[in-house]
Amino acid sequence: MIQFKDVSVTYEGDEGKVEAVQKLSLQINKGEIFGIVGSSGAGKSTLLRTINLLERPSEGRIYINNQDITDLKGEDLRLLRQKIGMIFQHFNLIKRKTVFDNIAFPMVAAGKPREEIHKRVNELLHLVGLSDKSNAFPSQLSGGQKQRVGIARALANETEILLCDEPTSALDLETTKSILNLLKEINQKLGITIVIITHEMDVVKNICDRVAVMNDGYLLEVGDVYDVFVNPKDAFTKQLIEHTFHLEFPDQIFNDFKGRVLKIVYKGEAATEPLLSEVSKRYNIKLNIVHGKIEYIGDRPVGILVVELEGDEGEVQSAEDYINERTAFTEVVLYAS
Ligand SMILES: Nc1ncnc2c1ncn2[C@@H]1O[C@H](COP(=O)(O)OP(=O)(O)OP(=O)(O)O)[C@@H](O)[C@H]1O
Repeated sequence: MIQFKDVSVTYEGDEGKVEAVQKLSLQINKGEIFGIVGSSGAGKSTLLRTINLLERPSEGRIYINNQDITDLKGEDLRLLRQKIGMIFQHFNLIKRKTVFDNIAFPMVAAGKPREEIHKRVNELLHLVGLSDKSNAFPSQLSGGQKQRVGIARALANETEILLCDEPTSALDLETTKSILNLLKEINQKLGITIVIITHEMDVVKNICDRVAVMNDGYLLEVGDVYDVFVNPKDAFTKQLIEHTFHLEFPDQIFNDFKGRVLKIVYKGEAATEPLLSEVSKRYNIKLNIVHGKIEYIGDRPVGILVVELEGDEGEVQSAEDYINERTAFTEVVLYAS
């Protein structure tokens, strides 16, 4: 539905050219929640902003519903932008306008009749749970409420695509959860395609269907969130998701290990017990389970185990290979000397 074909975006900076996005090709499907992650300066915002042509590609083409939008101007561009809503980290509400007028703003700009605006704004206020705040001003709202107004405003016209630029980065954990739930509800109820850029992998884990990982303007990998989390292809991606599994141990603990410590990631709730007892039987090693838990990516479980293998080097290696072949992802965390 949104297709990038060899898209590059170059800025003329003070110190010469900045290649913010480089030869990037990617497809975002209709109706999905698509995440774009990467380090600071990776080009995420730039890429997002090409979808409504706030930035224009210096090379390549962008298609929406098979229509080449790359060179749209004037009235055609205005009509395209009507279908694409956007929300921001700092909400970008108009301070002097009430909640009602903030939400009505894009419809007024599009020249919609008064009654239609009235009806639609009230529907949207209901959708985002702010019917009682219609006459409030932004300064009277909490961060989460401001973002709800931002979302309602972004949906005011016949929005097909919602672009979200770090929508929860300025919010606390609880509020983040409620905004993510709202975005999910909007996606499911209204079938709106959502593209979300974030540096929070938890956001991706919670609501995205697919994710693209960017670094230095390049696309490193793209895939189903579950697959990317369970089996990241790129070292950079691996590093990004590592923290979200909250598996950091105090250094102290590593001093106590005598054997090789493995982190094992497996799909589903499938018990690894049979696998581990099989390993103990087959190989002459001592196997200690250090840590184990189940995490959820969307609503699909992924199991994570940390085990220590002690014994003869050859046996330990064979046991590791055996485990590796039968799990989604196995990594040596520590080779004790
Ligand atoms: N208007 C601009 N003029 C010059 N350089 C720019 C401009 N906008 C962005 N850049 C540069 O382009 C690169 C990509 O920036 P971009 O904001 O797209 O990255 P990002 O991944 O969204 O980063 P962050 O997470 O920090 O917002 C950076 O090196 C940035 O400094």
